[in-house]
Amino acid sequence: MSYAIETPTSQLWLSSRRDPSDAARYTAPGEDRILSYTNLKLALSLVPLLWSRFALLFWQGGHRTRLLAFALSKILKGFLPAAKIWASSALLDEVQASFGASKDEDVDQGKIIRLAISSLVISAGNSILDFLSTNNNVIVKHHVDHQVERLYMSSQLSLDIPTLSDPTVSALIYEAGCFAGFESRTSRPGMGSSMTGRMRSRPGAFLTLSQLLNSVTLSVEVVTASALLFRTLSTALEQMQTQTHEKDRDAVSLLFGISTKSVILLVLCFLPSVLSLSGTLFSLSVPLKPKGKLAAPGKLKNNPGISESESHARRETGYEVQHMKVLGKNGKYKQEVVLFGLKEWILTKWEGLVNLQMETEMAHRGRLGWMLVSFRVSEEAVQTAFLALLALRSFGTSISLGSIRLYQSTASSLLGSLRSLTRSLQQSVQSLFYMAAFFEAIDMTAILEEKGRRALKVSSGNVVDYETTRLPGGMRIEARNLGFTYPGQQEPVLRDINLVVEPGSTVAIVGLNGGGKTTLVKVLMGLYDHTGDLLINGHPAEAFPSKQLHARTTCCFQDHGKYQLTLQENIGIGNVDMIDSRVDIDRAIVKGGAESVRDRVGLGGKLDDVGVPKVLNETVTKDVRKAHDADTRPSDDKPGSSAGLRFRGRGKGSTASSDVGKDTPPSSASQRTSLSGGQWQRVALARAFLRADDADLVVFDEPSASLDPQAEQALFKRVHALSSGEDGKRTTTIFISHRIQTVRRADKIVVVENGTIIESGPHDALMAMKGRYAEFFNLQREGFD
Ligand SMILES: Nc1ncnc2c1ncn2[C@@H]1O[C@H](COP(=O)(O)OP(=O)(O)OP(=O)(O)O)[C@@H](O)[C@H]1O
Repeated sequence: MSYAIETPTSQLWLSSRRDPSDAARYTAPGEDRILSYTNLKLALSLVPLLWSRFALLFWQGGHRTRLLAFALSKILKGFLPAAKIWASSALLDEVQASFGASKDEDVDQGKIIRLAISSLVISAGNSILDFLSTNNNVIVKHHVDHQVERLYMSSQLSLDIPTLSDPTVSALIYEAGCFAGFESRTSRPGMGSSMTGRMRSRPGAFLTLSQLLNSVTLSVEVVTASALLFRTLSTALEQMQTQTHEKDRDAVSLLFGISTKSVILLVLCFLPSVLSLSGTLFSLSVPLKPKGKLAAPGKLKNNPGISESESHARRETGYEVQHMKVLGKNGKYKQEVVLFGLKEWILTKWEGLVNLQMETEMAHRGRLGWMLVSFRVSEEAVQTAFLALLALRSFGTSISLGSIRLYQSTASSLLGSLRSLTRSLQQSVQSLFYMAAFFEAIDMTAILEEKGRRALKVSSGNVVDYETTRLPGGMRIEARNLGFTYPGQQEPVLRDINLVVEPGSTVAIVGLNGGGKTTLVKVLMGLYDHTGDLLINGHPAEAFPSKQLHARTTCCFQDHGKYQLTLQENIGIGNVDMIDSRVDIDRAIVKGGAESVRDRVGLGGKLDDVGVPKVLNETVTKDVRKAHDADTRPSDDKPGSSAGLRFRGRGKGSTASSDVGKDTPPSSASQRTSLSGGQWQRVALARAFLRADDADLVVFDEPSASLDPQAEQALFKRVHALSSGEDGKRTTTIFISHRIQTVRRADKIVVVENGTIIESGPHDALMAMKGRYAEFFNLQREGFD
């Protein structure tokens, strides 16, 4: 089941991602849309759907007076450029008039003072508005961004695995992240400071408001500059009409009242600004065209946009470059880098990838880059030619240089504002799409929850309260013709799964690598969507609120989390209600066999998942580093190092041996301790055991893969105790193991191969069948003989 794009907002958002040249394809998430008529229409359709929610977001963010001050200061700034030009030109006129005046009385002193005061007021107003805008910006930004980030994180945390695996949802979540400032958007060449390069930035909600306000400010600028231009042009025309000589009169002069040369002069004044605006419009409206060997053969002609797959390939290259850098600096890989002599290989591969990135970038600059350069060069050429022609007196006009300059700067101010407005509109349009993705993401219902609702609607049933169905021996699970396909994959990973797990029984799952064991247990735990039927205590799994099912399930995952938190937190997150209960955590530690880890690290000791000591505090002095190095002797050299710790930091108040058995962390807050694979596994087991008391289903995925034989034996004793009721309560237990010796005691052994169950039953029955299980068992036994 994939996520249904049903709401008008999500449909408009999806349409905006369509490739301009191939509607069946979508551009990569975070990639800027072009400024086209279609996209403008889509953005305008979004405005009535989003504006009230957007406004509410800021209104509820608090600091309303500051918000109003910020918005007003931005909008009022739109009036200033024209006002400035007007005041300075009027003052200039008075200066010119004063030069021509023969007597002091002819100079209008009052007007000059008024104009000078106006100029001053405008400048002061500009500074005050700047102050209001920057002063309020920080507080409003902090509150709004904080609120948006919280909403975004909360929506991500409440979505389930199938929802997040859906490609459309992941694109939506990515673009919602651009709005929330979590993800970066890729600007088109020609935007921002880089004329041809692609830029990445993290917009954030506040920036969206700024962009929208900028569009309003620039619109005000355009209107006021147009009015001023009209006034300046009328004055220039009047001057030219009176100055046109008889000999210059022609058809044009009959029409406009001025000579052809004067018209050319006016056009040339205007042309550089027009060229500059055209360059911007061109860069925003032309789809990027991949060139050269990076574009797929045969695709170039029909496919001018960047396809999702091309963007994906580019991102992949980016990840690989990053990974090569990590290989170079991360101690986790150091031993293999040293032992296998990977230095040259890493450097060569990194260089190759960086070159590929460069080639890709160059290919995408292509035609667009050259066109933008042509626009710039033409702009400069026209400007220079115009001045040269003026110097050569080619226009035969006696209009003053000041008037020409005034006309030119008004025209340039208008077109400059238009150019900025176009850019700002493009960014606002883009932000509207991100905003649509954001509001859609925070309204999203997880696929499994939605599926449950639909199932209940179809069967007219009610939600089943899991607590009312609880059985004394634990959870009963039944799968009927169960199937599962990973999102985006064609082939199912699980098919025709028929299985009954009785309450309080122990089921072991065995099989070859990649057979589907892990996927099967995750589906049985209700983490993935599936086809066929899954019954829990006799009711369809969808009928239960998934939170209730999860609350009665615990699992030690094969790819368990290694959280960069304290040991107590690493275990406590298994049941956050108990995170502060040392008694419960200590009990879980004993069950998970993690006593040695606690004794060495302390409950408050911070853990790290890298294999070498790491000092997080970058300001730490060299001496402190030396102290760490001295303390990083191989663990075997140290007394009582059976836990295999590779590093113990020496923190304030702790010595090499004094903290053994105590809760105090051995290191300061800036130091973390790395654990071995087996130690991490014990921590993960303790985490799973912490919620086992409340659980009706306990799942272990290869729980002893990193354990020594003693620990493995002790663990399986505890695993079987769960279903035998030795701890006073029986629990259904499912575990995956490759060690056949550990599964023979299970009530039922299930052999999974190629995504389906090929054999199932107790050990003796399977041995008697002489099938796959018997083959595994005999193979492993031979290994011991
Ligand atoms: N997130 C995923 N997306 C797509 N395919 C996946 C994903 N996870 C696993 N697979 C594929 O599903 C198949 C079954 O994987 P699974 O991890 O369930 O096998 P397994 O039997 O547990 O293997 P192992 O014994 O190695 O742990 C494999 O072919 C794997 O490539």
